[in-house]
Amino acid sequence: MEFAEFAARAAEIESEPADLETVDLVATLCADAGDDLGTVARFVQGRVFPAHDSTKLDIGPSLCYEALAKAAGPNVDSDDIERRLAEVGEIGAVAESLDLGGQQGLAAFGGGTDREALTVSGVEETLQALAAAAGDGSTDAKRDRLFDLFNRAEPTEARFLARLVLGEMRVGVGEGTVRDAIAAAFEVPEPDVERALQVANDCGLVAETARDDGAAGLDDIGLVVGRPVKAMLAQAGTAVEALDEWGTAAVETKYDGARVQVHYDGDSARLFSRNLEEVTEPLPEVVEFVEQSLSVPAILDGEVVAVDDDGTPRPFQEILRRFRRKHDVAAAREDVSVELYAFDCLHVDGEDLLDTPLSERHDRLESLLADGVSPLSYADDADEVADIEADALDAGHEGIMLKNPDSTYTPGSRGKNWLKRKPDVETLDLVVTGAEWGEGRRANLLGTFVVSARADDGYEPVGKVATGITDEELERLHERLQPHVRTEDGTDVDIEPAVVFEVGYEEIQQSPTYGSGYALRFPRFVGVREDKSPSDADSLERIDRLTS
Ligand SMILES: Nc1ncnc2c1ncn2[C@@H]1O[C@H](COP(=O)(O)OP(=O)(O)OP(=O)(O)O)[C@@H](O)[C@H]1O
Repeated sequence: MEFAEFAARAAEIESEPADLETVDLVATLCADAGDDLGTVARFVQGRVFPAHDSTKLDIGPSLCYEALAKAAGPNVDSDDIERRLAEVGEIGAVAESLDLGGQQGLAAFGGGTDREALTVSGVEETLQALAAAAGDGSTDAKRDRLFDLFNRAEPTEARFLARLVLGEMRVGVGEGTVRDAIAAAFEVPEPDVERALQVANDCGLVAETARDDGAAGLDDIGLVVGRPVKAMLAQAGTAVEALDEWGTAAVETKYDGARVQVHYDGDSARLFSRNLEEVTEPLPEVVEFVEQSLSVPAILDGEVVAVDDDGTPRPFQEILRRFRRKHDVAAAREDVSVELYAFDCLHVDGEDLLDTPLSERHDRLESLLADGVSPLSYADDADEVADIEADALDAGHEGIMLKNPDSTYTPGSRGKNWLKRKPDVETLDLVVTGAEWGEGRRANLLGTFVVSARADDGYEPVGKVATGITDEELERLHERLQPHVRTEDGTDVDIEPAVVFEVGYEEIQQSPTYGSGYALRFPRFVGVREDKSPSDADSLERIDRLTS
């Protein structure tokens, strides 16, 4: 498929306000995509890589602006792009408005004056090559490749190319739309598509399988060791709710660490974070433990916790520091020890266990691992639950998890089968979408951070965080956020959604000031949730629930 065709369809999808019609348009796009079906199913959601693949393009806004400016000719520079962005508010519209291709004769592709049309597969190949560029000179190589693409792009193509590379597709197509569209386009049942998406974690593969092999093919899609799935998540809940609903609750310690999915292929282990990023290298002791303990291929789910020499849990931020550590891992390992508490088992030696009840999955886990399994107790009255909770808190853990013993493992869903009970005051995980420059001795650093909740289409601010941050932390935050700065206007800075803060607060108030309708009272910085991406941040819906 030519990229121009994809862009025209994307424009049509974007301008369609009704959900059902959007599904129809995406279904038709899938049906017409031919050999490019997998790529198109990802691109229309703004994905270049499958969801299980954490490869990043690593193109920040400024690199994209530079490439655009270069393709727009000598009279345009990055500052012009930023200025236009401040005016129109969206990079796609800016790219579309530029007169690109002015340096056609200098382009690496074609070389002549005829414009060589972009294709979906060509764009994908270029973006893959761009993501693979590493080491010295890789920034220049990325800029050049991006310039080549923009230089060959017609206005509508440029609009969606810019959005795609910056991860801001925003045509109103989420995972649910793609699921429904695949089902409609290839006449397969929606639940089968849904299950296949959970297991494969790649809408491109699922779309191709639905088209080529129908529902039977979808059912054959299984877990693959080395291909992470999304983590099953929990809702806040109480013992009474759990017991009323299930009669007996499986009760487990809630560890204050970071989620990790263990993939062991029978020889070596790989570890993935909750964001599905590979964290094998930063956690060698977990890898060693798994490789020594397991004897058959398996996929396990668990929490990695930082501990003292006597096994007492250490603060959550310490485990995140280990997750981020790329260099001197051995030194970091000396400073902070980590331990794995495995609590679930998704696959053992060729057998998928997603549809097996939790109680059986836990038995399988215990038969696989002699140590390192999180103990699971069964309780049928609230006093028993309270005793288990008191023990967990005494041991320095965060609280307890209540799980439905009969429940299946549903990747990526935050259902009612896992309830978390934490006695502490709730915090919110919010996305940084803006900042203000500091004052006085902090004048060279970003000082106040605008934090936003996830909304249906984008992010809505709920407050500004300036307290709870030490000087040292502020410097780190500045460095962390600087590459994501989109535009500046006086002291106000617009930041692309990339970093998630955990934010404490005293109260949530109704607010006419913010588009979200809410404002946090006395918001305070608790930490950066390096293990979360913006799509995992708390939603406005959650805030609605907290305030109702
Ligand atoms: N025994 C356990 N079983 C399942 N999850 C556990 C357990 N102990 C700790 N956890 C952690 O608790 C998280 C479940 O809470 P939730 O799904 O709401 O994630 P969260 O938003 O990170 O919550 P929180 O910020 O409260 O940790 C899991 O993602 C996991 O990392």
